[in-house]
Amino acid sequence: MDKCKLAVCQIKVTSDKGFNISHAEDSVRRAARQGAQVVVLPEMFNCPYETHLFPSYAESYSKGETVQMMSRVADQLDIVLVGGSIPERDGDFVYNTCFTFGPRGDLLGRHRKVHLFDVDLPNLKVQESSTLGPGNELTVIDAGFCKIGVMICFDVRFPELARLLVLAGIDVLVIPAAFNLITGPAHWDLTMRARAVDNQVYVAAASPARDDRADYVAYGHSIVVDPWGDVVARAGTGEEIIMVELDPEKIREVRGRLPLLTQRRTDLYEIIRK
Ligand SMILES: NC(=O)CC(=O)C(=O)O
Repeated sequence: MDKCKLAVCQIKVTSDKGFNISHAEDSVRRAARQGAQVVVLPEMFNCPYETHLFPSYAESYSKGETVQMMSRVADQLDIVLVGGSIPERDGDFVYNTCFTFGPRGDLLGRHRKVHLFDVDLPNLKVQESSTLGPGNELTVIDAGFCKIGVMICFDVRFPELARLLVLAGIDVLVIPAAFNLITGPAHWDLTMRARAVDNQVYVAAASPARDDRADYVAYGHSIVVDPWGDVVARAGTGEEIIMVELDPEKIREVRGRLPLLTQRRTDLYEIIRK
């Protein structure tokens, strides 16, 4: 990895898809003006996070207005745009998908959320599998100046997935996500820092801004954690762009002092990709 600037855009999401798309574009443009080379959007940034709405907001890769905006903007701004996630239609299925575009507007990668958020929490029951299908691929994006692993929200709770991405050589784990007011205070910082410390990589997680009137209230507090586990940037709950410089020397230093990856006992255990 070369040194590079990464921005996370914490933006509000409304029920107006057209507004959400142009609002996201404005935010990405602001981040690029501030010098970002990699810009990250939140989970479901063009659609309220309500499972029953996903099919009606969904778009296909070939015809989607959100997808077209992301490709055009990445090209015009000469950036890598990790496009949060959107409901993606493919045949009979809808997926929670992150499209990443490169500086020529080319598609660098597509991650479909692998672990669907099916949970029964106090006052919060979510069943993503009622309208979504699961992804079946690991996503590593080679952006030239850095290697990015993508996971979406609930995926972060499965450390095996992060470890496999790290073994594939990523420098930064990018996680569009929308924790809520129950799991956010309990687990947001903890899981993001844990994945960084376990794997000695940068972790950047992008949340929507909090909207207390929404059916599903996102936690906010988008965060970037360094390979030592220190929080190097953290948003509040409103709209905000946070920006950090990713430094390969920091990864080398932490791994040199605490060589966790080379001290694994692969004669005793192993995580394998099937
Ligand atoms: N929304 C999610 O996918 C996950 C989440 O909110 C959590 O893990 O907590």
